[in-house]
Amino acid sequence: MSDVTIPATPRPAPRRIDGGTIAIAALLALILLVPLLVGDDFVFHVFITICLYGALATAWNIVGGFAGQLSLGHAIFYGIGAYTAALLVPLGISPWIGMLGGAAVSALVGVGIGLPCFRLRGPFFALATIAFLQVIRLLALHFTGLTGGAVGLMVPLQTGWQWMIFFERWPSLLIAFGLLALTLAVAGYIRHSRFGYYLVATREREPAAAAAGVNTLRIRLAAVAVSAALTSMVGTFHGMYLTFIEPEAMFSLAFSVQIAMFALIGGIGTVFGPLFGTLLVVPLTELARGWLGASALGLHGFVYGTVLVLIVLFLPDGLAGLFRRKATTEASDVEASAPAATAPAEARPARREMGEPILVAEHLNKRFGGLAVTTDVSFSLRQGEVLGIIGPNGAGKTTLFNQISGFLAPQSGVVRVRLAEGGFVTPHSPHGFARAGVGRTFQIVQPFAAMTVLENIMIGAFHRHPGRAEAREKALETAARMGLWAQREVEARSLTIGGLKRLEIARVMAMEPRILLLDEVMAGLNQTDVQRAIRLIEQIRDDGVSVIAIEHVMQAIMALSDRVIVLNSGRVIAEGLPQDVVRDPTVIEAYLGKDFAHAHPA
Ligand SMILES: Nc1ncnc2c1ncn2[C@@H]1O[C@H](COP(=O)(O)OP(=O)(O)OP(=O)(O)O)[C@@H](O)[C@H]1O
Repeated sequence: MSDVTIPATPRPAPRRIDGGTIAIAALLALILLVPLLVGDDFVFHVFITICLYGALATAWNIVGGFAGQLSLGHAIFYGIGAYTAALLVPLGISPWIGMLGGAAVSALVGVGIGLPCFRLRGPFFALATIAFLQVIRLLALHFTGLTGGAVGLMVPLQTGWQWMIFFERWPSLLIAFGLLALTLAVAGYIRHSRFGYYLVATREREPAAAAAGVNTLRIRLAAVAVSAALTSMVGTFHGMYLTFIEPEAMFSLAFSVQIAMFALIGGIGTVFGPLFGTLLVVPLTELARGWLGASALGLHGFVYGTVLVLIVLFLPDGLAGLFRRKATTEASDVEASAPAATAPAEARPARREMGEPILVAEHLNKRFGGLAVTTDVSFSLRQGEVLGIIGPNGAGKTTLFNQISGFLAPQSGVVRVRLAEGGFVTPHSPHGFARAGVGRTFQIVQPFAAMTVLENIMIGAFHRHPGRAEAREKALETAARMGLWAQREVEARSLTIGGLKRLEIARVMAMEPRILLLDEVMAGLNQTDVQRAIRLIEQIRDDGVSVIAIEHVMQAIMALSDRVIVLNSGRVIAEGLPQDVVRDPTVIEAYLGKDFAHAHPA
């Protein structure tokens, strides 16, 4: 870690409209204008389909891309939107109202399905969403009185804006385009807000996101609610556009897969990728159908498959990857030339006096099956103190950390944290501990690999600075303090191990914690980096943060710790000043065995 260098205050460049924004605006204008200018029914149909599928894929991408949850059941919400409006129209209720009602029902259903499913990972999540889709399709087929069953429902043919059905094509294009613009606006807003950053962080490294104060389940549920509502709105309009709906088509697995494929082809996780995918595949399919007629039944599957294989082979980030690669080479919106001027070494404030206990662990017991990993562990950390935790491999140090940061619940015992405003709380989750002022690092570094160094630090900064601009400012300041200024715009995955360790600390420090838990931050560092890390932690301590550090590097423990506790086989076997603890025969025996301890009495 470099000596603290404070760069000149970063100056955000004045906001200017970049080439990408102009290109997107031009693309959207073309989508609207081409059919209006050509005036051909088939062209209208293709562009209305592009708008609808583009909107569906964009809405799917909020869950599938930003949150990284591969939903293959999104047709549920599309079908709910279509049926809600179609059932209300005969009662004289406009589909515009049905659209809102369907969106609300879909959001609720999405949350209901998400609650159990978000506990599942990878293919199990995808399979569960398929299972829910099949159940809902079967229910729709079964309740014939409501849905018309396999026979389907004809939407009463009342035309005009109020009923969303038109003789001409252009009003349908306007509505479809409006839905596309709405979903793009919502997706864009989400992606660039704290919510979007949290979703991506949760997708990349759920434990690290939780440690940064993110309630990972809640933000995923929020994502599915928004995505389901938007999908449902498109479903309402599509139902009206088709004027006929039936369960097999509305709750179709193939349709769900198709929506996901557009996003995958275009580039999941980006705002405009799903639209790019739709723009490539829909015209191809429609043209092939137009040319080959009835002989092309099922051809769309072949087209999607071929395009997907080519994209996976040649553009693993999807079509949007082409633009992103170009964009990353362009100037960032912070002046890259901001010099890293070395600040004069500031006189550090004298060590604070150690105050009242700020974190108290009482009688913590944790077993994994038959293995007692922590047994009756009690200790307290005082305000301004650096407490070292040492012990041989497998002693239970990380398990103890997990209990005092909410990642593991002890079988018995309690952890209490004193709040800034006084009074103790007993948090029960990682984000609960984060809210109480506890920040932690991980033994195995947990960078959000697809994000830049600055964005990684912003995830921590959002904890106390919900606005993007303020979080960015805090992150820039933290990057400078932690010696990561030069690397702030590079992707986290390209950092060295020393850089990753610094990033781990920077992300936590951006949360402005009062208690910092460091899990072997010196492991794997060379001697120079260890020295730098020691200076950095001293500085953090002098800023008033209380620290608990698990460490095997004794040089660091001796230099930093005010007090050390030693764990062995899950029990505290010694506690005291570092120089006393390392001479303690019980400690020497725990590390080096009985024979050594007896041969070299302290
Ligand atoms: N989730 C788990 N399930 C079962 N056993 C576990 C689990 N996590 C840890 N253990 C076991 O608990 C014991 C303590 O592990 P822990 O990681 O807490 O030790 P540690 O002191 O941090 O070790 P190290 O210094 O090597 O990191 C080990 O025997 C480990 O194998």
